[in-house]
Amino acid sequence: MGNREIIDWKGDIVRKPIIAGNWKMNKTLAEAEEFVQAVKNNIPANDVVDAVVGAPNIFTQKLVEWTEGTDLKVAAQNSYFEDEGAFTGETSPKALADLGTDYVIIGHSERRDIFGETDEEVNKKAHAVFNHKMLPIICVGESLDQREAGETNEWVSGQVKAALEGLTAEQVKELVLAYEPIWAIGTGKTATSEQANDTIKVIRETVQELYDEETAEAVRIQYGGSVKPDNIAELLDQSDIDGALVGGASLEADSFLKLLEAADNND
Ligand SMILES: O=C(CO)COP(=O)(O)O
Repeated sequence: MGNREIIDWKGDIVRKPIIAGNWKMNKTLAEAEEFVQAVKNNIPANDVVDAVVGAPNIFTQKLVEWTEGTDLKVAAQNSYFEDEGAFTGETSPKALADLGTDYVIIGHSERRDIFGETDEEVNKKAHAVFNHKMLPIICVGESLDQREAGETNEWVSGQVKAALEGLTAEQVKELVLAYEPIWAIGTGKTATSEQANDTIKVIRETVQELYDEETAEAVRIQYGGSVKPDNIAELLDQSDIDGALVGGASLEADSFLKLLEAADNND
């Protein structure tokens, strides 16, 4: 049994939930330290849930130091796809790996919309992250206009195909996909748990089409968009939702711990 699986109460092997905080561009170094000190010894063991904090990249080195020997994993919020060179202001995946970074969030809708990241770049970044033995958390999701026009499934499935291009089945089993409908991010509007689950099923079917059933059953797919301690349990109860990528509710230690607790209690 790999690191991404657990045995449930019925004795079946199931996907282990993964809860990742995405702090976005928030917190000072002192605030980041206060958070880590408050949570690092209070998180459930990583054989029941994977707990990840995605801090701004300037704090990554400190986060790795502070969390050493604990079950809290560290994610960067972005990486470039080249290892080094004349790319002013970018972050090297080689340097992130050297610091001890575990995961890299790739293709967040804010990166795509505000910074113009393309599907092709997201794919190159996914390869770069794997080349340095880290794991990507690859985000996909539709806008409100696309949802209302009935284009969600086709759009999200296209993003998944483009992001995974050239990755092996073994790599896809290890990475994490995050379905984040853009209209639910930071708006307080959560997709209903059924809506989220339906789109996540489409993502899983896309993985099956591209690879095989075993890969589709293994890959963990998170939901993101206004996840809070009071709605996470319902989301995690759904058949295909394997965790959450959380913005606002991951900023406070108490709230982050409640999200982990909900995942710990879910089976
Ligand atoms: O974008 C998100 C996580 O990556 C979701 O943000 P919120 O949880 O603040 O809606």
